[in-house]
Amino acid sequence: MEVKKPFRFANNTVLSLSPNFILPEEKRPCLSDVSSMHPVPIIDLKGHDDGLIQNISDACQNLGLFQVINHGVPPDLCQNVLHALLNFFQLPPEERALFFTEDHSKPVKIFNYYFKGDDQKKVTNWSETFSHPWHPTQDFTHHLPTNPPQYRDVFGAYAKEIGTLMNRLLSLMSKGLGLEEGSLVKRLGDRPNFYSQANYYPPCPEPDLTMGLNEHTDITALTILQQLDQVPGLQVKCDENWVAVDPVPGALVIVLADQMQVLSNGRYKSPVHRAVTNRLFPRLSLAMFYAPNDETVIGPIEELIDKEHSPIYRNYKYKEYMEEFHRQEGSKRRRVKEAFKL
Ligand SMILES: O=C(O)CCC(=O)C(=O)O
Ligand SMILES: [Fe+2]
Repeated sequence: MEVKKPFRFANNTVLSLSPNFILPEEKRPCLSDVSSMHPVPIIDLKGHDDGLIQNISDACQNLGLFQVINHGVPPDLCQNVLHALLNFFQLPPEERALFFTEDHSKPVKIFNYYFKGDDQKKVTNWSETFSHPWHPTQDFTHHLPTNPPQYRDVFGAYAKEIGTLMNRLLSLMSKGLGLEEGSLVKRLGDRPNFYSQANYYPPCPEPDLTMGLNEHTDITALTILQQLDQVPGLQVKCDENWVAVDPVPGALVIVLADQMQVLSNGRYKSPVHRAVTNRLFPRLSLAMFYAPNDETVIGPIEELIDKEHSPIYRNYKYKEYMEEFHRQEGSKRRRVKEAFKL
């Protein structure tokens, strides 16, 4: 019988329940308190935009997170991209090590998220992350790994489809705010920064002591997330309670990110979410991010401001937002948006 070797990070550390991974008590996930009863909306994108606008706008205003079905991204492409990533994370650590870096300015990188407590000691998340650029219309695949051999083609095809879906969602979300359909794309600026983040969570012997991915809000504008069917792990905070966002076969998870909360002047929410581990199965998720470029000025959209709705955030360049994010990296509770509040 084949004995599976324990997972090794790309930086060659062995994944084990050493103090490096065990969270201080107050930061542990308390898995028995997580509810899976809360209905995270599942929105069917088939059909006319008119009925959809209300549903999407409600979901954006309430939770800021929902699942979509009949989204138009071919199911086999969704499967293939996850499969290519699983193969990538199963490459020998020496091969993945070529991508490992702690320099966050590198476009293509493997790294590990961590939590930093008051004593400044780092506790590493029980996951490895692989991030790189993508683009809906231009050829970007020369940046990508050549092993597994199908990676470039599959990712290129997936990126096109995700780009189309993002445009549709942004136009529905614009209309949901009472704006022209192109408003959000326009306000998010030229040459957006598209990048992806694949998170691989090996099984963990004590999921209650560790974290797959720290609680956070996405700092970009919009995220389309795919998770492996049948392996739960994603959770969203709703009225101070953690709620499981269990996989729905064939669905994609839409997460509103910080720039959308700011542009909509707080009407749309950028939810706090996290990923936890489980004892039995490796888990994989793939987040496709749409972010402004560094120079784009973000702030509440003028049409949404009036006597009753004064701006709650100041204008800033996205680069400033990123700098604030990196200042707070790993800290007990990231509050990047709050730093730009008026
Ligand atoms: O693994 C997950 O489901 C969450 C991933 C996530 O939140 C992210 O990559 O920003
Ligand atoms: Fe996220």
